Amino acid sequence: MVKLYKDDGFALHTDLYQINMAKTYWDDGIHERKAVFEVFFRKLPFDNGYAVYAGLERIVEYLRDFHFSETDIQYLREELNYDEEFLQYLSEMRFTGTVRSMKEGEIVFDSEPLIHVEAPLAQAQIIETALLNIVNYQTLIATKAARIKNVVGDQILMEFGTRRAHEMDAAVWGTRAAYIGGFDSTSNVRAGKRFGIPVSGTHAHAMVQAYRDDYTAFHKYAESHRDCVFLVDTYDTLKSGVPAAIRVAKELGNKINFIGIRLDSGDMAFLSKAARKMLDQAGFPNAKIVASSDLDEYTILHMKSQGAKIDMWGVGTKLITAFEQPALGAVYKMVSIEDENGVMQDTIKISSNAQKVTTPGLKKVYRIINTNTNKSEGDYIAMQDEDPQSQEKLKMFHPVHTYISKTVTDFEAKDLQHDIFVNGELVYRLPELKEIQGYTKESLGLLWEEYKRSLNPHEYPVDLSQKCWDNKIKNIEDVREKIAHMKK
Ligand SMILES: Nc1ncnc2c1ncn2[C@@H]1O[C@H](COP(=O)(O)OP(=O)(O)OP(=O)(O)O)[C@@H](O)[C@H]1O
Ligand SMILES: O=P(O)(O)OC[C@H]1O[C@H](OP(=O)(O)OP(=O)(O)O)[C@H](O)[C@@H]1O
Ligand SMILES: O=C(O)c1cccnc1
Repeated sequence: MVKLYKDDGFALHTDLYQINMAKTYWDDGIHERKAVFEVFFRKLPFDNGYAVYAGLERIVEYLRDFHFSETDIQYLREELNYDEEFLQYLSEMRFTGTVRSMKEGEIVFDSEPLIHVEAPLAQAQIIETALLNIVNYQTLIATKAARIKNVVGDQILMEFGTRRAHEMDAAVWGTRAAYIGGFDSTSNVRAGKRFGIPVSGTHAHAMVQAYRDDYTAFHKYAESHRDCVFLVDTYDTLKSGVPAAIRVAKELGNKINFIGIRLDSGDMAFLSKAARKMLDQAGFPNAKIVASSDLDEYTILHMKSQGAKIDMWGVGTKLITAFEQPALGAVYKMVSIEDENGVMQDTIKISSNAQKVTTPGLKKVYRIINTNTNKSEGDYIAMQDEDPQSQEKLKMFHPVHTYISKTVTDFEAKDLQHDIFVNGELVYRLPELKEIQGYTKESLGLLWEEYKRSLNPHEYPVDLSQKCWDNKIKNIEDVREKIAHMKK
């Protein structure tokens, strides 16, 4: 029989192999050696030109509260047979490392470090799984949301995905990510309470079915609510739904705030145009038309191109499940490790695929903003001891196809990473969610339109400094040499 424990903490929200590696480090006495890992992804999701980074707030909560509970230790002892000394070490483990991260809502790109973790080796290893779990999902949803926002412009976007999300956590953290990406509200009341996201909603077909006809249902709803959006497609949108909505709006007059109607099926471009005419003719030119049902950036764009008269969009399934791309694919790679003499040594992971070779060493990421245009020239990854701002001319070149290069002169080098934890202490003020959403908008403003279009966007440059590139090549050569001299 499965034993039930009284609590369920997050320290065990890791892959077993992390704890097993920690055990090896502990037995060997190298568990406290300083290790540096970076979180990054190799390919932008949805073939988009950028991604929106989300997940930092949950990472902060996770690291701040990190500890193995009594029952976690009990489970590790009874079910996985770790020895008492190691368990004692785990039970005292708290996060004591240093974390730098991009701000939530930052516009980010492939192959650049989003998070930099510097921590005792065993700790840095155990936290990998949760960090990736959080960043991969939230960044994916924030990016999908930004793609949809890009298509709707200033129109209102409502998040409707909870019922189809991949379980409860995904619903609430997903809707938070959607808000960061540009959504205006959520239908999830818990997310409203938890994060302060504005909540909004209409009513379902069930209510119309319960009253058996549109008019009665809308009238009853209007008697008990001031703000009214009537769902008009339960039986027949143009013959029954819209006329019933108009009749109730006229009858109730100022007693209600007739916001408008919602369409949820059929040819919504056609229906919205017809409904618009009916509402205008009835004296409700300000009534809004909401659309929902399997929407995403493609259907919305298509409907707009047909001249659909839709003012507000309710988007669920395809947003919250990141419909056409199930995962972001962010990874956590070691870039440096302390040796037996206390000296940091760069490490590299080699691959036959040039894009998959990691970039070793302690690095920083800068956004190179042209001060004449106030647009970004690209991102620039430099070694920690470099200061690109001090250079008069900055040479930027493609990290794989190095012949593609440019020289930038009037620029601001904006350091994209911020101190979050320093030696285990939280030093970062978590911004309000609204502020994060605003930051996304502001960061998008730095990008030329060419990088923002949803279809075939231009590739944004993410370049390495010369020093960073030389260091990478040296590390590759060192590994090759070591292998060449290996004993057979
Ligand atoms: N004018 C339009 N142009 C492009 N796509 C549209 C248009 N109108 C509706 N759609 C989309 O087409 C799909 C239609 O879905 P589907 O045929 O499954 O049924 P439905 O009309 O929603 O009806 P029901 O919900 O009753 O099954 C939805 O994804 C919807 O967003
Ligand atoms: O299609 P999505 O983008 O996920 O948007 C949410 C959908 O959820 C509701 O339908 P559902 O069939 O669950 O219930 P309802 O029609 O009874 O409201 C709503 O009417 C939308 O169609
Ligand atoms: O409020 C709505 O209209 C709504 C909420 C969740 C899912 N579908 C629609």
